[in-house]
Amino acid sequence: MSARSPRVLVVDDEADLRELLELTLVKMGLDVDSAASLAAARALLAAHDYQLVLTDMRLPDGLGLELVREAGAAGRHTPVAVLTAFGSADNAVVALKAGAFDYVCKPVALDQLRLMVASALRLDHGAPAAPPASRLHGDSAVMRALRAQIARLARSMAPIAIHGESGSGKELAARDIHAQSARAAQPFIAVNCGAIPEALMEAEFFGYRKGAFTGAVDERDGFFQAANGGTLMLDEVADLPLAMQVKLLRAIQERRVRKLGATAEEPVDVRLISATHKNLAQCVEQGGFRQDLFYRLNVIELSVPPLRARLDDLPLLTAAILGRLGAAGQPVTLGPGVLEALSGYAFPGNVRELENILERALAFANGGVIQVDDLSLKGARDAASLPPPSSPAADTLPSSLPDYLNQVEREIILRALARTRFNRTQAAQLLGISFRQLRYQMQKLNIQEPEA
Ligand SMILES: Nc1ncnc2c1ncn2[C@@H]1O[C@H](COP(=O)(O)OP(=O)(O)OP(=O)(O)O)[C@@H](O)[C@H]1O
Repeated sequence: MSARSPRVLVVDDEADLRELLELTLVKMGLDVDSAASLAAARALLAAHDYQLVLTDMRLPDGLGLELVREAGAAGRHTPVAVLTAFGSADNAVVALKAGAFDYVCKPVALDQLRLMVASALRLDHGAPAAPPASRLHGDSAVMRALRAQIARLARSMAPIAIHGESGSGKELAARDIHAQSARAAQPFIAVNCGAIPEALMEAEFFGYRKGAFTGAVDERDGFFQAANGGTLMLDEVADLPLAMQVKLLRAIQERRVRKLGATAEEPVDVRLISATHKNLAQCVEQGGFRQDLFYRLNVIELSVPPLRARLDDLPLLTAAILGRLGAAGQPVTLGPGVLEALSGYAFPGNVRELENILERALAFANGGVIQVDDLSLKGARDAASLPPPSSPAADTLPSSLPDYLNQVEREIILRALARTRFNRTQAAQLLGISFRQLRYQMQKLNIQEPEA
C-alpha cells in the first residue's frame, strides 16, 4: 500500500468481523490498522494520524463511545464512526449526539459501509478548504452562535432538526450546513412536505419504475436518489401524513429505498435535515407525528430565532436586502427614522416579511430613498390579521369554510395582482409565496389576467 493512502483504524473485539472490515477497507485502497480493545486503539491513535476510526460500541475494556468523546475533547478532527447492533436506534442516536461522524448497523452491509467510508474520507479532500461565507446575515449574539453551531455540525452525518418561525431563515441555515460540509459538491434537495399530494408522496420520495402505475411512462428518481451523496431537507416535516412517516422511517433506518414497481432496494447516502415551524414534540404527544421518526430526525436541534428577538440584526439585514434590490438599477437608501420604525415592528413573518416590506416600500419610494411612510407598517400589520371586507360577523359562521377561505384567498391575490399590474412574480413576492404557488392558486381559483 502506498504511503499516501488514507489510514483507517478499525476497533472491534470480534476477530471475524474485524477481518471482514479490514478486507473491505483494504480493497478500497486504504491503509488499515486494527485494535481489539480501547487500550490498543488509544495507543495507535497516539502514534498515528487517521482519516477515519471505525469502532464497535461494546469493547472488552469500555465503550466505543469513549473514543468519540476523546477525539472531540482532544480537538482532533478525525471522524469516528460507530458500529451498532441493528435496531438499536438508541445507540446510534447517542453516538451521533456525542459527536460521532456516523454509524453502521450490524450485520454490516458492505455497500453501505463503503458509502460511509467514502463520505468520511471526503472530509479530508472534499470539504471546501475555506468554508464559504454564511448566507445568514446578522451580527447579534444569537446569530453568531447559530453560525458557529452550523460550522461545527456540518462535519457529521447526524440528522438535524431545525425549528423556527416561518420566514426566519430555516432553509438558509440548511443550505449553509450543506455548503460547509464535505457534501457541498453533491446536491442539496429541499422538499416541502406540505406541498405534495399524499397519493404522489411515495413516488416523489422514492421514485418509480416505468409502468409502476398509470402515467408512469418513464423510470424516475425520487428525492432520495436525487440527493444521493448530498443533503435532503424535509421542510414542513410535521405535515407528513402518518403513512408516509412509516415509510420514511424505514428508509432512514435501512438507508435503502425501493422505487415504486421495483423489486430491489438501492442504498442511498443522504444527510437529512428537517425543518418545521410547529412544535414537533407536541405533534408527537397529540399523535400526529410518530415518536420513532421524531427520535431519528431530532438527533441535533438547531433553533433559528425570530427576527424580533434579534433586532440588532436589522441594519445588516436591511443593507443586504437593499443591496439586492438596488442591484438592478440605482442604489437604494433609507431616509431618517426608517430603521427606528422597523425596530418597533414585530415582524410576524420574520426576514421574509422584512424583504417584502422593503420591496414594497421601494415601489412607493421617490428616487430610491425609502421614507417611513413608504413602509406602511401598519398596513402590513392589518394584512397579517386580515378580516377581509366580506368576513362574517364575529358571532356568525360561514356556511362553508372551504368556500369562505377560497373567497378570502381570491380577494387577497386579486389585490396583490392589482397592485403589481398583474406582474405575477412581484405579486407572489408581495404575498411571500413562490411564483409556482401563486400560479397554482390562480388556476385553482380561476383567476385570469384581464384582456388588454
Ligand atoms: N439571516 C438572514 N440573512 C439574510 N437573509 C435571510 C436571513 N434569514 C432569512 N433570510 C431570507 O428570508 C427569506 C426566508 O428565509 P427562509 O426561506 O430560509 O425561511 P424559512 O424559515 O425556511 O421559511 P418557511 O418556514 O416559510 O419555509 C429568504 O429570502 C432568505 O434569503
